[in-house]
Amino acid sequence: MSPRIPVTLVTGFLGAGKTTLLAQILEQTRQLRLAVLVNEFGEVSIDGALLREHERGEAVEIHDLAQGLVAYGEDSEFLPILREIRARRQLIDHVLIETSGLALPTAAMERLQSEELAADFVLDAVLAVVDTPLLLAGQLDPAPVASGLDPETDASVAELFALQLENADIVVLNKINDLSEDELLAAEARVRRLAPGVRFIELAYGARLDTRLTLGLRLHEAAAEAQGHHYGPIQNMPGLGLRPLANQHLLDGHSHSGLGAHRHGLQTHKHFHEHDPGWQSFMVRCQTPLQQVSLLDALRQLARSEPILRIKGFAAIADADAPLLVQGVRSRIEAVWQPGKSSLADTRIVVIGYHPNRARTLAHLQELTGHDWH
Ligand SMILES: Nc1nc2c(ncn2[C@@H]2O[C@H](COP(=O)(O)OP(=O)(O)OP(=O)(O)O)[C@@H](O)[C@H]2O)c(=O)[nH]1
Repeated sequence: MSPRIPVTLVTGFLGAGKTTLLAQILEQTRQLRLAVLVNEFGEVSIDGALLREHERGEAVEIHDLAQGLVAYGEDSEFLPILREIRARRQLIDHVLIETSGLALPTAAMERLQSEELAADFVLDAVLAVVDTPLLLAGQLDPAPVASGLDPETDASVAELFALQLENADIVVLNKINDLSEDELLAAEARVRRLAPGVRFIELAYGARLDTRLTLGLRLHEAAAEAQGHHYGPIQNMPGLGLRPLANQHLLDGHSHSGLGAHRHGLQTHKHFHEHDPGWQSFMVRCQTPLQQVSLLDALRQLARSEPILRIKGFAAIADADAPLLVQGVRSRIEAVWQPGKSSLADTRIVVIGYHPNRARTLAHLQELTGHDWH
């Protein structure tokens, strides 16, 4: 019998850096043939388009799953894609699944353990990517510190964040380039407090992880096959010396347990945005070329005046010969040119928020950019 295909689930709140991390993994992991399933909340696939740039002949294939419902009841795409991968199992070494920022990994975990898939796929690890500066600012906490958002939004963010951490084997502290050692220690302590069951905490500078700490960990295989097995100390983890944790003492690999193998309480969750329908996304479009500065200013102001937590899309900028990728996490808006791609006829931006108001958003963009939006 062929060995089961390992599957890594990458979860994390909106904008934590999941796609960037996956893109780095695709660049670094030249020796493995990878299938990537990307799932995002919103009408247009931005993440899939970005990852597709890293497709490598037959070595990396990207599958877009629509509408943020990976492996949930309504998702009719997950099983067919995995069946198709199974049919080509000699050609694929590892599957990576990016869940939407509003999803929990539990539905995919459960499907992988179903009778239909368990003989061919094995969960390798569940990673939760964290926006560490936001964590340190207390804005992902159950009692958030002055986030500028309304308390209902903060509570929903905190609930989802806690559930994502709870289901993670590995928490990846991302966006840490500008953080001090003390801040990293504080972030680790905060994760430990919020999610004592997490097995490993890893540091990602600029969304880069040592792939030996990421892929092929077989954490769930061990759990399934060695009932009650105690995991070895973290010092046994491959390649650990290459990127030491800020405080290995705190994170000795089985400090979470004494409970033996870690087991997730698998159950079919409603998708989070159904459970909490306040989360909504819509697309806004503008058919005339825009000025970069006024667009970015307008988006920054928009993210301050509306309960919008994520903005992403491609903009058509006047006199530019390439599209501008626009990315916003809360009010931090960034833009990167996409050289090599043909310029666009229109601007399409996906907005995700907690009870965001479409009419107000359009009016705001219209007023600040001087162009019609619809
Ligand atoms: N400074 C900094 N920015 C980062 C880092 N990782 C990601 N980003 C930025 O954060 C923004 C969101 O990154 P994504 O990788 O799209 O985040 P995501 O988790 O896939 O987002 P969703 O799929 O919308 O939930 C982008 O503007 C990235 O460039 C990092 O390590 N440092």
